Amino acid sequence: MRLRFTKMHGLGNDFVVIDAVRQRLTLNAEQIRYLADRHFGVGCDQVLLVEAPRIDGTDFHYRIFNADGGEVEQCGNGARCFARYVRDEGLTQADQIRVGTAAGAIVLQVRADGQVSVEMGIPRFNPTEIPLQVRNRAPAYDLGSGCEAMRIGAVSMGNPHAVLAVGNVDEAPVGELGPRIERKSLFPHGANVGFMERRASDLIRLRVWERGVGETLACGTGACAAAVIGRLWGELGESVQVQLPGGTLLIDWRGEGEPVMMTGPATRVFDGEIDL
Ligand SMILES: N[C@H](CCC[C@H](N)C(=O)O)C(=O)O
Repeated sequence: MRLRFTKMHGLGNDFVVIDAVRQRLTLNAEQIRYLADRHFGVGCDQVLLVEAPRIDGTDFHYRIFNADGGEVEQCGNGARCFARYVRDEGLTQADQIRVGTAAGAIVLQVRADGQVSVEMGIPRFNPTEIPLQVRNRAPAYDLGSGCEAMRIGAVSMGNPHAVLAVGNVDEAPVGELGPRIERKSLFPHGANVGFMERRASDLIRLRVWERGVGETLACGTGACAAAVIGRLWGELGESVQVQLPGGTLLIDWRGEGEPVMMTGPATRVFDGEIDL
């Protein structure tokens, strides 16, 4: 099968985006892993499918696959690229685009300045997605040696996130603790693991070990999760600049029961074709 794709990124979190509206296709886990492979395939953190709507009141359906081939519920940086893609491809002319995902509907707003704002939904704390034992607790829930002093919080943005407070993200044990927590039985479906350094009530630095990928240059849902946990710890305000290795996202959250708003760029790199 000859497959057309577009390479995009949100602050260096990179994607292979595929129009599954005008080219009918399904992809299995092996094909996803091939597309994501940085040596033998195209290379990306996630593969994103643009599909016809499945939920009433939405314009499109949005499916997300990690580089390991697993399908997941949500991807924030990918949502901004989704909006850029469907506009560039003429699949819509709207500025506001309602998109269905496995985690429910989200609203994408294409801004005059070229950035995209996404209403990412209401943060969730239910035990089927995250372990209540680590809900916004301090001191740390026992994650084993090396992190006794760390505080940990957990929240779902449709996908599960652990957030650890660190003094300096540059020295955070991302590669060592990230995979341990990602796969810890504590999280029923695995977890993305954020390492957050608070600089001010409106500024954090963040690195994220992503479930199914590893450390990425940016993580949109991770930025939302860190801002929510920091706010629940009483350390962050309503509007937070989240500095990630790939760049900065703006996260706004009015508080519990309210949706999280994420604003940032979406970049198209090149179009390509590949035989699957
Ligand atoms: N690795 C994540 C999915 C991608 C999230 C990230 N790329 C974002 O921008 O939110 C997970 O397994 O839940």
